[in-house]
Amino acid sequence: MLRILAEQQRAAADLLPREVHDYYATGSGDEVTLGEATAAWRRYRFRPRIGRDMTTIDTAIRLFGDELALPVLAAPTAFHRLAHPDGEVATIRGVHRAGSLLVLSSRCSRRIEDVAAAATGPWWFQVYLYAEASIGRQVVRRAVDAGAGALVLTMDTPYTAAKRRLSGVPVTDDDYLVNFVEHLPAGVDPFEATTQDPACTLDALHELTGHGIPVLAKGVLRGDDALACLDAGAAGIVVSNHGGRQLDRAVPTSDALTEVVAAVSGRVPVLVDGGIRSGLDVLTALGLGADAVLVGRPILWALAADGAAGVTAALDAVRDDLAAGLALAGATSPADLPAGLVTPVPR
Ligand SMILES: Cc1cc2nc3c(=O)[nH]c(=O)nc-3n(C[C@H](O)[C@H](O)[C@H](O)COP(=O)(O)O)c2cc1C
Ligand SMILES: CCCCCCC(=O)C(=O)O
Repeated sequence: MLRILAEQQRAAADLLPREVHDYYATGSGDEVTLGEATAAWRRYRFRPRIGRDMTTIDTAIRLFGDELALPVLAAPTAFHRLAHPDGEVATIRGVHRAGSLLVLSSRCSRRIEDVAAAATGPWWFQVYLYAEASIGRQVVRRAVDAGAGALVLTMDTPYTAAKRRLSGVPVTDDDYLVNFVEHLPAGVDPFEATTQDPACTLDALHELTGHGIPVLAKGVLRGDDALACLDAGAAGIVVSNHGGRQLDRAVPTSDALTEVVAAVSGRVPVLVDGGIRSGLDVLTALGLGADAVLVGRPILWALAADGAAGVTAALDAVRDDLAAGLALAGATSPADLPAGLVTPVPR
């Protein structure tokens, strides 16, 4: 793990109330998948290329028409006001100062319009479906109207998995309901109405494509599912096991990435998250065929440790580490990676 990320994680552990720290840190079940996440990226080695001029390295990429300073996005994570009083408004400022992109969670703790007003770059909106479907539809409409550049439907969470370290999510009712309250039909229980809808189907994915912006499917761990999502209209795939917070013993995302990249065969961008903690982890993911990666918990720790400035510092450090890795691997940019850069360590 990069030193600054480890320092921010330690600082956050000191600053945050125990139950908030545990909500962010926990995985599901026995935390087998969580425990493997970072180590899985280290099961690969590089075959660097030599003999090229590495004077100038450019980590920038283009994704759905937007230029990002690095192929690293901030993953959708819930309730940033648990980490910082400004919540997602601080996060988006920090992310955009680093030239990155925030995927704003459906479970964000600031009004979507307030986060959008603080944006100085592109952002996407992550979608959950709720027991009361009309609420989700209205929230998505607001996100699109506020300027979301893409929708990311999270498909691995028909239910939120039990987490041993957690007795409940330590969020206030106001922060939990901030984007829902105006859409609650009369007489419904707000918390029941906004629990997960377990029927997050390919039809639901297809329905989202009607907004006229790209729709990505998040939580894909199989090649056949990736192809089914493309058939339903997905414009991108996010390989993810939800940071080890849904099905415990799900495969590491580095393993799934190889299968999904082969199945998708360049038709749409493939992104990946889970346990990515350094520029070399990013380089490994790119070498395995990802177009970009997302980081989850490091953004939360950075936000807790130092607000927007902490988020920028974390992403800048990953960008610098990636630039150094690219140069030593013999690539001037993510688009210039040599074929066969990454090879599994023989077991
Ligand atoms: C505290 C927390 C909250 C999360 N909330 C969401 C969410 O609201 N929507 C979603 O699609 N994924 C959510 N995720 C999963 C992340 O988007 C991402 O898949 C995962 O954190 C990546 O792993 P990493 O934390 O090891 O980088 C959450 C993860 C954490 C740790
Ligand atoms: C009832 C609150 C559920 C929040 C779900 C957010 C999430 O995806 C997570 O992993 O946490």
